Amino acid sequence: MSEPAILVLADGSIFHGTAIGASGHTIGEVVFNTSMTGYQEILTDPSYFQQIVTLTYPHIGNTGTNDEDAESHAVYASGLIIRDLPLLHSNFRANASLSDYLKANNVVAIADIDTRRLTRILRDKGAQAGCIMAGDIDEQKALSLAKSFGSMAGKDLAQEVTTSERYEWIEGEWKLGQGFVSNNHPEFHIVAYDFGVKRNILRMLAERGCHITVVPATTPAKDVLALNPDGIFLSNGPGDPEPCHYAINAIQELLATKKPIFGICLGHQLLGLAVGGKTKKMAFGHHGGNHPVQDLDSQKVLITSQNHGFEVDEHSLPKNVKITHRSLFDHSVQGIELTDQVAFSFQGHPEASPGPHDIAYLFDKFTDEMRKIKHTHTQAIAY
Ligand SMILES: NC(=O)CC[C@H](N)C(=O)O
Repeated sequence: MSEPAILVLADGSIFHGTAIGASGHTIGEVVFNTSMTGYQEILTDPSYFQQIVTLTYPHIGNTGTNDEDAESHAVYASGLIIRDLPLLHSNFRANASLSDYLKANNVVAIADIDTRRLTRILRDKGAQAGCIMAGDIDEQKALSLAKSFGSMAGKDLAQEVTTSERYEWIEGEWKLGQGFVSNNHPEFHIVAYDFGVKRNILRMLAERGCHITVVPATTPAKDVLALNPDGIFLSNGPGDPEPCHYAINAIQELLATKKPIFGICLGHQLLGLAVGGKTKKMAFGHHGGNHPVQDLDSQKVLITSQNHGFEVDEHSLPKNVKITHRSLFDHSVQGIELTDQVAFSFQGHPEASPGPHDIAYLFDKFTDEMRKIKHTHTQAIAY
């Protein structure tokens, strides 16, 4: 017998449903994600730390869960809200049902919710805090817990999810029949700041010839430079970028060395702040796998994976920063590039996981730029 569960939003909205995960309660900022696939990648994306994810696609859990689709070593989302959990799951890689996976990872989750009504509330009023309570239900307690969460604005969460120790990464992308294939002959050495990095970012970099040293979020620039990398990567991550002064300062020092820099999502926002721009909280953000973004150089429209609640304020950017990509949903800034050195970033997720791969070419751009610089150096030494 399934336990009853409730979802209470900070505005007092109450939804009654069924518990499909651990008993107890959880709080966080409730956001909606429109991806049709990839619930396991979403749950394990560290950028969702302290957020409760509502999936708008109605059937979630059909393919179960497996050991290969995790984007980190743990479930980071604070909770999961879905419409319908199927009775059976089926997939050749599956080794557990979604419900068993949620229980094993101690995640409180709720099904049988009118996710359309919930999404409309979030879209009209903006993302807001909520509480899922499963098992012993107390609506008043759930409401006061929801209200106690406050806002995501001002929260530095990158420091909470980052690795405590530096580590090396060479594992490439997943291939049918082979699994994850390591790249044992890397062409570049890069340092990746881990603000909550997703594994597929590291894999796509490794696939393109990078040996990656992943470092904690608070690593000073001088320690990164001591490793003499060919390039620096700034990862995605949870929370508000503005309070991450340690990272903004380090990026400013790294920019001064003119080493190639590439940032994704939180890394993009931190690059924007490091060049003197500002970031701001969006109403309900972008979360999904169907977001059209235009590449302003080629004019091409790319369908992209997105997961962010903050954005770079374009009016705050200095003259040496060019806007390279824009969202076709709300025209917000999706990509920036410095005009006087190799430093660029993207607000969405070129690594997908889950989502379309239209914008994977940004990883090629990073390695192409590093290759050009390496060759110039080799030629200079030869002369
Ligand atoms: N995926 C991310 O890196 C998210 C960045 C930031 N936490 C935001 O919500 O905007």
